[in-house]
Amino acid sequence: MDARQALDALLRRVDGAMVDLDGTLVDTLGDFEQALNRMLADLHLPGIGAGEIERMVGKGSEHLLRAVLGHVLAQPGGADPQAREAAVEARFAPAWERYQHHYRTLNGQFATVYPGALEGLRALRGAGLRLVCLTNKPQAFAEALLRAKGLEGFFERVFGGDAFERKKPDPLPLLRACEALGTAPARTLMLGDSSNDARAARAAGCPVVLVSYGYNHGRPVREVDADAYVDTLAELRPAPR
Ligand SMILES: O=C(O)COP(=O)(O)O
Ligand SMILES: [Mg+2]
Repeated sequence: MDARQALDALLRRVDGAMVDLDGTLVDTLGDFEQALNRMLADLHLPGIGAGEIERMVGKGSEHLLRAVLGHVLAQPGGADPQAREAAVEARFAPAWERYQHHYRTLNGQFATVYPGALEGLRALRGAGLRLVCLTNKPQAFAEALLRAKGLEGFFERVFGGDAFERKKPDPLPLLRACEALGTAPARTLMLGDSSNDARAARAAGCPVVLVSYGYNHGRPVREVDADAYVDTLAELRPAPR
C-alpha cells in the first residue's frame, strides 16, 4: 500500500475529525509577532523575531509568553536559570494583560488561511465527517479568528486551550471532543501540525495526520510519530460515508 492508499484507507475508518487551528488551518505567525512585539515595547523590553516565535508556538498563550519573556530577558553569557525564572514571573502579569489587549485588537489581521485548507475542510464536510476545531489557542481568540477567516461554519464546536483543565499534548481535550461529537476516539481523526497534536492523539487512541508546513517547535514534522503526513489539506479526499 502506498502513502496515498494508506491515507484513503485511514479516512474510510473515521467518522469525524478534530482540526487544530494555528499552523494547520491558519498561518498566525504574523499575529503572534505583532501582538508579542507590541507587548514587549509596552514593557520596554527588546523585540523578538518571527523565527524565534515559531519555535515557541503550540502549547498555549501562557507557555508562549513565558518562553518569549525568558528569551528576551536572557543575559548574554547566560544568567542563572532561577534568577531568569523569577524575572519572567515578575513580568508575567503585565505582559499577559498587554498581550491579550494587543492580540484581541489585531486577531486575524496578520494571519492567512493556508492554501488547500478550505478545500480540505469542504471535502471532509462534503463526505459527511463530523468536525470540531480543537486548539490550544484561547477559546475567545480561536472563535474570533475562525469568524474573521470565514471558517466557523465548518465546525460543530470549537474547543480552545482554556476549554478543559488540561491542554494538548494531554489527551483530555481530544477525549472530551470525541464525547461531544459522540464518536469513538479510534474513529476520530486528529489533524494537526505538531508533536503536541500527535502525542495527544496517540495517548487518546485517535488516528493522527500531520501537515508538513506548520509549527513543530523547530523540528521537522516527519520526525513525529503519526499515521500520515500531508503537504496541504487538499490532499484529504475522503469517500462519502
Ligand atoms: O496557541 C497555541 O499555542 C497554538 O494553538 P494550536 O493548538 O491551534 O496549534
Ligand atoms: Mg498547531
